[in-house]
Amino acid sequence: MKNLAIVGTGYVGLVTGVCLSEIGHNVICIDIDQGKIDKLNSGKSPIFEPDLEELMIKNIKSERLYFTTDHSEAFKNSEVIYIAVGTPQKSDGFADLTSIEQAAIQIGLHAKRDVIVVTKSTVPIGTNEKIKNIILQYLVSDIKVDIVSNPEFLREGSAVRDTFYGDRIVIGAECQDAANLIEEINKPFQIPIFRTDIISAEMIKYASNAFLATKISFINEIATICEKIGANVEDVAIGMGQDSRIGYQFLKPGLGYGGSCFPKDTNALFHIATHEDYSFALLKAVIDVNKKQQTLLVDKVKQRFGILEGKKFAVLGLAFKPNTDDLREAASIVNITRFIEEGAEVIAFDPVAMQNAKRILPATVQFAQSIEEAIHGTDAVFIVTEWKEFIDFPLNKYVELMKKPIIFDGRNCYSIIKMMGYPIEYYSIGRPVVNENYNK
Ligand SMILES: NC(=O)c1ccc[n+]([C@@H]2O[C@H](COP(=O)([O-])OP(=O)(O)OC[C@H]3O[C@@H](n4cnc5c(N)ncnc54)[C@H](O)[C@@H]3O)[C@@H](O)[C@H]2O)c1
Ligand SMILES: O=c1ccn([C@@H]2O[C@H](COP(=O)(O)OP(=O)(O)O[C@H]3O[C@H](CO)[C@@H](O)[C@H](O)[C@H]3O)[C@@H](O)[C@H]2O)c(=O)[nH]1
Repeated sequence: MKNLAIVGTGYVGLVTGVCLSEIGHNVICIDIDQGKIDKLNSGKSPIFEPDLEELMIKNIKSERLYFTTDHSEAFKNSEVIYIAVGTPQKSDGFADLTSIEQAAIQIGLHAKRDVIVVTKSTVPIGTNEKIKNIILQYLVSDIKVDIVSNPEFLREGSAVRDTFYGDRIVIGAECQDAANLIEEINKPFQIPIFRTDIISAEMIKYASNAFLATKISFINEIATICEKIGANVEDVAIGMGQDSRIGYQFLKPGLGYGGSCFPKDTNALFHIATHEDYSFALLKAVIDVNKKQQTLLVDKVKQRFGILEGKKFAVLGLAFKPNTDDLREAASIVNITRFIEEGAEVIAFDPVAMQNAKRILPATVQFAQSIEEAIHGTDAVFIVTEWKEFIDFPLNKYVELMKKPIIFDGRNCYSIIKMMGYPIEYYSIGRPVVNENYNK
């Protein structure tokens, strides 16, 4: 059992803190956001994430998990300090390292014993060295500081599961004693550990996200060609995925990738390459394809209706993916904004993300309390996130409740064969249109 501190209680900090306490460590999580810490101390998770709150309460009760805003209290007994603060995208495309630098300064000022600083945040190549230099510059106590890069691979919506059953844990370090200790801390997870140097570990994180984003943009391009030639992209993806060298995962076509990671990390890697005088042409194409893909349904609906002015649209799904309340870079934002710009009225529904959506979406968007209320009397329904609630929704309800049943499904929630049994005009991604112009 080790005494650990985690700086930042966002997705990564909180999930890491909860899971490390669950495997027996004493964990103290720090955030500068007093509201967040108050909420956490009252046993409430600030994010919607399956299994997280229950596990968090359990470990608070076992007195292995604490939350504070006080860096000095958190660092005084910690053998290891994890940095899990945000690294958002700046307007120039590079990662904003302000929070990382602040965290490093606070470690320098408040660490009181020999410490290993572990970077969980996704950071540009060379940042761990910068972190070490900042800590040493601000160091008050006479202590030894080692740095370890330990990038995080969890996904929102399955973050706890990913932490316990991940494919690998990457540990990048110069000092092998420090790497040994981080390996020991993670042993109870029983996940394969890959050890490397710091710079390679930093690159593994960006390269992994860029590769997954490439798979998504690739299948989305294939989907567009499938629509033109009359093929079904889902069958194409299955036939491709059966080749174990390709694999099934991340070949789901849709409205492109959103979220707090792929968009910013692909941009950051592109800018890292440019900074090194290398034009990463493949990644540039991945990014451009994704931008176009996110608003594909706007193109489809304009083709169907001509002008959108005066139309009433229901948007089902606001989170960037199911099982999260996160709207960062969600396709819902660009689509809804475009619909409103084109003069349409929008009524939206999401099973968990509506509170966050109300802060982000244009003020004229109306919010429904149920799928039924959202689709009632609308000219078209847009499915933007593949929540189970939408997949399980009875198709005859669209027929009953809509003005004329027309669905634009950005996540291929329904089977084409099943849809053929209903008088619904159905447009999806990379698959044949069902009942085209049926309601015209
Ligand atoms: N969200 C994910 O699914 C995910 C997965 C893997 C890696 N990552 C990476 O992990 C990092 C964190 O991502 P996130 O989504 O958890 O971030 P986030 O923005 O949701 O949360 C960051 C938290 O850090 C706090 N913070 C900022 N400066 C601080 C300081 N000096 N001291 C204490 N707290 C401070 C903020 O108040 C905030 O609560 C990013 O680099 C991200 O790219 C994210
Ligand atoms: O076949 C697919 C898979 C995903 N997506 C989209 O891609 C985005 C990202 O999805 P996902 O990867 O499941 O969620 P994230 O929580 O963003 O996780 C990614 O980003 C994290 C932050 O770096 C990493 O830790 C994870 O390994 C990586 O999967 C979402 O908009 C999905 O809709 C698709 O369109 N098709």
